Amino acid sequence: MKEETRSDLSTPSTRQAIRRLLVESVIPLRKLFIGSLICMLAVAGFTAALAWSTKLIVNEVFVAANASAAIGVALLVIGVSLGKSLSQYVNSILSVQINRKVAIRYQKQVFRKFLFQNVQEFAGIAAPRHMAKVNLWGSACGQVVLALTNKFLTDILTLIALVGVMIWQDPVMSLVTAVLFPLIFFLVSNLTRRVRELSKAQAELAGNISTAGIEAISGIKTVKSYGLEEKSFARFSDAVAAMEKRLYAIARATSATVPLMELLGGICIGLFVIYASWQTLSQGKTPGEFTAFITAFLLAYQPAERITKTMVAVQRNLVHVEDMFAFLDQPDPNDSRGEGSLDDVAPSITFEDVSFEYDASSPALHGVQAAIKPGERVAIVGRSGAGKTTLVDLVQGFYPPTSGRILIGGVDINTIPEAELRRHVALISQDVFLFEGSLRDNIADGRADATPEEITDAADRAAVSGFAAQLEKGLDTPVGPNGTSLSGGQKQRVGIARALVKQAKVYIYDEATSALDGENERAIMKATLGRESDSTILFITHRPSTLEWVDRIMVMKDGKLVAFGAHEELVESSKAYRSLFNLAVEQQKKAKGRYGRILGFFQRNTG
Ligand SMILES: Nc1ncnc2c1ncn2[C@@H]1O[C@H](COP(=O)(O)OP(=O)(O)OP(=O)(O)O)[C@@H](O)[C@H]1O
Repeated sequence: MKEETRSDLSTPSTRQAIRRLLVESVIPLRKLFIGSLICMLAVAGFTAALAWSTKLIVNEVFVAANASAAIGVALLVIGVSLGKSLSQYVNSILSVQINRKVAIRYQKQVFRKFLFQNVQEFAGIAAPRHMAKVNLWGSACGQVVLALTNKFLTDILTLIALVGVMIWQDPVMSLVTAVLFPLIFFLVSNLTRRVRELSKAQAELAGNISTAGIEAISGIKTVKSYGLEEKSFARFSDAVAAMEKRLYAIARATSATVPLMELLGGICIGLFVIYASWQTLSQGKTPGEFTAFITAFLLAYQPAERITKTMVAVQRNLVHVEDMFAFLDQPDPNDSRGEGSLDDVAPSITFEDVSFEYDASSPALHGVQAAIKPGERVAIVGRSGAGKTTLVDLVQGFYPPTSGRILIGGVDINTIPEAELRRHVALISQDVFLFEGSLRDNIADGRADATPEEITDAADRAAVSGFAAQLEKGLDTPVGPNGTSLSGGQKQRVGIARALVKQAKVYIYDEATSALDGENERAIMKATLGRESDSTILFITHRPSTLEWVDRIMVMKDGKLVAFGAHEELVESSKAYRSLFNLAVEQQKKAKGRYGRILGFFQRNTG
């Protein structure tokens, strides 16, 4: 439905999209386009020459009964065919290049634009959906440019050349053709449209069959417990029967196309024969002229048919091209931010009445008011869904607050460019994402100009060097896609080293040590916190053990900051904190207890 209403070539927006696409693609690739235009002209010329050469075959060889002329004519035909084949070959190589270069150019543009979108744009959308757009939009651009500048043009030029041959041979028959040809064309294209519609519906019916089947099988327990076997089977049978009916309809329509074309073509040729025999017998025309005309007529059918097909494909792809341009033209989120800098400020963090909602139905933070001093270590605690992650996401500028302001060193973070903010704020998350490459490469991602010494130092402090030493290539060991060759704890350590290299003003540890055992956590905390004395550090944590490293604790509940103070103070004054702390200690004890029992079991059984 969407396609039909939006792919009309006559709408101004579509024409504008075509113009823009052609201008953006043709100018940078002009050499390829000129080469391909030369090939297209050659293909058209050689095809017309081939049609025309049949006149020589009939008149010079057969009518004149001149065997020696046959060699010359044969060489001419071979030469023309060779020229046509060569031009087609070169043109099709150039087409692949044009198609790919245009597609890649736009795939890169779309991917880049995605990367610079707000994090909000990605919320709730699976990554494959974005990648599907990158591929689909890019290849649609390649197809449209190729269709309009190559396929379409080749066929138009060939058609013009063949019509030229027809008019040259017999203007009257050409006039008759001018009437008959569109008629044949209309009938056949009607049939093909029907086949297309039927095929579209076929895809939907195939979907119905799978849905009926998948639903029944994946919900087999429900099917059985409610005795729905027969009902499920009936749904499946109906879907299969509808599909069968549609397949027969497609077969009828498809099978009719070729015979219909042949019948109509036959009628035309029959009419030409009568006319031509009268012309040759009484008007002095040669049989060669008649043959050249018929050959040009027959050769013209294919390019004419391809032109309609090309136009259908162009219309289908233009929908995607328009969507893509609309996306690319969206203002860059960074454009609206100011030019401020955090270079010369101390890393205090101030939350001024900060509220945030993901959408109207899901408010996540309400009026958070807090002032964190430069160099302070602050834990953010609260039950699941309390708003901890949202709060630190706002500090990183992933989302702007719905109301209120966040200031770092007195500068509203909304007034500084995203890149500037990210340069000064480092996140170490629970799910560390590593890129394919070595341990060293991943640590170096922290800061582009980090020296080898700084990388080694960060690796030492985050306890990466310890396990790297056991590996054959040390820090140069590849980590595999997303660090698959490392354990969860090792990945976290690499994540911490990467963040340390960054030398940020604000560090955010989002459950960053959750996969580490107590001993490793303690070692890393000691090493990292010792040196980053100037940095302000926020810890989101559920672990009571982390609390010993912090100065103050923010207690979040239902999106509100309900208490903020040192541990001893909060134990006294905050019920919410006491209950959270006691729960966390209980959980840790239980985990230790379980671990202790298992350890005891092994010790008893292994002696
Ligand atoms: N992308 C999102 N879209 C809509 N609502 C969201 C989104 N992310 C979080 N929320 C909602 O915002 C509220 C706060 O979530 P948040 O992730 O900040 O909590 P949290 O304290 O970090 O929880 P946890 O400890 O489980 O990670 C929750 O009600 C959550 O459902």
